Order: sequence, then C-alpha cells, then structure tokens
Amino acid sequence: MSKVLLASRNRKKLAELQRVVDAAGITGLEIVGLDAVPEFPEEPEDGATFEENALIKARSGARATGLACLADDSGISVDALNGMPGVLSARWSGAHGNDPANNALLLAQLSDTPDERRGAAFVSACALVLPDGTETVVRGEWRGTVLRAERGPNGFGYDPLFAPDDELAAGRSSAELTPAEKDSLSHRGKALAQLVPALRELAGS
Ligand SMILES: O=P(O)(O)OP(=O)(O)OP(=O)(O)OC[C@H]1O[C@@H](n2cnc3c(O)ncnc32)[C@H](O)[C@@H]1O
Ligand SMILES: [Mg+2]
Repeated sequence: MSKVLLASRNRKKLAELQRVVDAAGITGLEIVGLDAVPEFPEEPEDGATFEENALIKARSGARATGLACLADDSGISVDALNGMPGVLSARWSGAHGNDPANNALLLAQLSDTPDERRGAAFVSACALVLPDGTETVVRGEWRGTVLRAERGPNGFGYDPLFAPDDELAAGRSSAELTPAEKDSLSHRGKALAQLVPALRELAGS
C-alpha cells in the first residue's frame, strides 16, 4: 500500500480527495492527513498565487516526511473585488478558517453589487511532490455567482454563498449539491482529475 500525505488541516478537503481517488477506482493508495504523521514546522502560506501556496505546502510535507505529498490551495475570486479574497480566502475576516465570519464579510462587501456583477470563480491549485523530487502543479476553476444569503448544509467555506453557472446546479448553491455532484463540477474536482494518472501510478494500480 503506497502512502500519500495530504498536507492540509482541512478535513473537508481530505474527504473530497478521498472521494476522487475512490471514484477513479484507485486502490492501493493510503491517503493520510497531517494528524497521522509526526508534527513538523509548517511554513506560512505567503505565496502570491494559489500555485505557489500549493507548492509551499506540498514541498514542506514531502521534505518533512519523505512521503509523496499532495496539497491544495484554493479560494474564491470575486470579479467585483478584483479577484479578492483569492489567496486570502481562508482568513478574509482576519480569523483563519472562520467560515461564518468570512461569509458575512463577503456578503457585506457585495451588498451594493447588483446581480449582473456578482460573478466569481472558485479556484484550486493542487501540487504533488514525489519523493524523487518530481513536482506537478495543476489548476481547476469553477464559475458562478455570489448569492445574497447563505443556502444549503453541505460542503464548507463559501459553498453556501456560491451559485454555480452549470446547468446541473441550476437554482442551487454549491452547498445544496450532493458530494458527487460537487466533485463532478468543482474547481478541486477539475484540478484533482488532472492528477489521477499520477496518483494511479503511485498506487501501482
Ligand atoms: O491550507 P489548508 O490546511 O489545506 O486548509 P485551508 O482551509 O486553510 O485552505 P486554504 O488555505 O487553501 O484556503 C481555502 C479557503 O477557500 C475557501 N474554499 C476553498 N475551496 C472551497 C470549496 O470547495 N468550497 C467552499 N469554500 C472553499 C475556504 O474558505 C477555505 O478556507
Ligand atoms: Mg490554509
């Protein structure tokens, strides 16, 4: 059984990666989170782009553990905010990972923005760093609009505020999609799909 470390503190991301690997029929790959490896000093996510941050996380995880290491850096880029929160999405309200506060601030900032200018994209960059030093970085994007109130119980982060453009999601927020529907459309699903061949090879399956 090969092991791959997902260098993330976000359990929802870990679950999404596990679903993609399972859906691709990859067996023989054990995905472990940071909780399952000895603690190591984590580097600040201070890159200017999602790709840089994903590489920072994946390189430090690979270096510290000797395992193949995958990392995702993601966020929402709002057209009317010139692409922000972007790489600052997790700490937009000041407190890292405080989803209700981040969502409330984003809603307040867009309170005067009319429906036709509420376009946004979820973006995910995923980096895979192998023990032999090979580095792969991929990107996925998911277009939609920012709603005026939170809707739906699923997902995490900004999902209750994001209405995907896709026909499949018509009339629903991404927090109202099933997990499988989200994976088939999402920024992370699109990014990870590009890494499936490399993960399959790693698993030897
Ligand atoms: O860095 P790690 O430990 O992986 O976990 P994190 O939650 O801090 O992750 P990021 O630094 O990549 O920040 C991503 C933020 O963007 C938002 N986000 C990313 N993907 C999302 C998704 O699929 N649905 C909703 N919000 C998402 C959410 O607010 C996240 O906190
Ligand atoms: Mg983070």
